[in-house]
Amino acid sequence: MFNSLSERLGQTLKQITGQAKLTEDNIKSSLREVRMALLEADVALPVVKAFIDAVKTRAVGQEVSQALNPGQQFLKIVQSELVHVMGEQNEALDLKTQPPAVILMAGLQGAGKTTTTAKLSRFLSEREKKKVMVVSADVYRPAAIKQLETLAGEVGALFHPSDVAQKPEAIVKGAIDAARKQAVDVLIVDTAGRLAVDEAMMAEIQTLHKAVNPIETLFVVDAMTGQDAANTAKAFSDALPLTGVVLSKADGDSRGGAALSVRHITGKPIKFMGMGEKVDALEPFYPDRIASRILDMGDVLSLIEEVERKVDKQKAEKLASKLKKGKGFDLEDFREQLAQMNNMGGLSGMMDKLPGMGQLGQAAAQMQGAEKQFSQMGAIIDSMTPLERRFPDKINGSRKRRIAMGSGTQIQDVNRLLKQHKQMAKMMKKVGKKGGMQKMMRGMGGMMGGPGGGMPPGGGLPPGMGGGGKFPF
Ligand SMILES: Nc1nc2c(ncn2[C@@H]2O[C@H](COP(=O)(O)OP(=O)(O)OP(=O)(O)O)[C@@H](O)[C@H]2O)c(=O)[nH]1
Repeated sequence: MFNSLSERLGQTLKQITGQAKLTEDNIKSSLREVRMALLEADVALPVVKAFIDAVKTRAVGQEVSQALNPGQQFLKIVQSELVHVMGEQNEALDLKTQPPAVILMAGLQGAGKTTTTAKLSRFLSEREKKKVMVVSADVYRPAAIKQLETLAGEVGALFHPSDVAQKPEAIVKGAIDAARKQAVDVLIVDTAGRLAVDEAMMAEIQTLHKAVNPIETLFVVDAMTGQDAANTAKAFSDALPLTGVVLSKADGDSRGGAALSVRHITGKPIKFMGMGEKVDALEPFYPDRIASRILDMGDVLSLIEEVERKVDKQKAEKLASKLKKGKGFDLEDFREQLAQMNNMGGLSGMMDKLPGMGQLGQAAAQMQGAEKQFSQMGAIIDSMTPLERRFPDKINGSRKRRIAMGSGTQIQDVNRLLKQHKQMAKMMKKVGKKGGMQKMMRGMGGMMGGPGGGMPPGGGLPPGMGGGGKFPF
């Protein structure tokens, strides 16, 4: 995400190094680069103008502080303006009303409304322990209703069936009654995709909005459409009192134009962003963390939150204590590590949040290769017997051939896996004995640089993890 913008800014900041003071003159070319970077990222023009003016006003005449070099100082101003343009803070959903709190989802066809409805149900039930019901007011596409029903089953939300012969407001009123009876906390209403220029469709959602009076009206918009996302959101917010925006498909957006334009153009906060097709791929939108990602300062806070949420602590502790006792790291443990990593969006999902990763370029492609290899390793381990996983040394040549056949790989892949496991087991033995797992976790805490993720550029991280190498100035 946001690769081109972060790379571009990284380059420009080198040029201010060595200056004693930031002046209109010496920041000129850097500002030009920032402007180009924003335009290339498809940020809307009025946003670019306001952004550049604000950075210039703040930067000119500033004495360069002792603690920062001029490049870092400029970067700090750019970062804080990025945070500002995206709305300063995360705005959470406001669900304080007599239950059920109704959330109305609006958006263009294919924007990701139905998927986001399911993701949001999961988010609210898992993280906020809410009882959630979903209903579809899309009377034009029975397939859309079916899709919602399937997804509701997947995320464990109650599903209220829709009768396509009814008007959307009648369907939703029926759902509100049912929700009340079943003591549901939140009812999420998925609607048909529509264009703001389609007057009949817009009138329909306005009527629906009036009839059900939702506490939240969220506009789901595809991040990959760049500044168009902000313009469509604006057209909708002129017609409908939106309370927030969900930026879907942000995982596929390498530019960040939508994230940077929506707030300024619509005045509405981005509350969430979709980071993948799966139902758990929804993240609250934190302007400061996104700004750090854009500037390639990493988003270690999100990563740590994700680790805490997704890593099975019991299993991790069990492994740590097993290693501490000097017991071996077998292939079952190896398999478990692969599964946990997969659970966190794989290597690239995790790396994306680490500082300096935007500059990796080619390495990112290699990472994808590594991910493929990991899934191959999983298949190989799955083809072994439990005994073989515990005592891989005992696997003989003919078994290796069978394992390769069973996992659709070659015998050299099996050999490579066994060799890699052996090296890892050796390393784990050392780490485990010294209580190194705990040390590693503490080290991660140190990387965060305190709440709010105020990590200085290059600070805190060991070389090789992006530390010091992010902005070479
Ligand atoms: N990569 C990625 N794909 C997503 C995300 N959100 C939705 N999608 C995909 O986008 C496509 C459209 O999503 P839907 O949820 O069906 O969109 P919709 O707005 O309900 O569409 P209509 O019902 O036609 O109006 C699906 O293939 C989704 O899997 C996301 O955050 N990331």
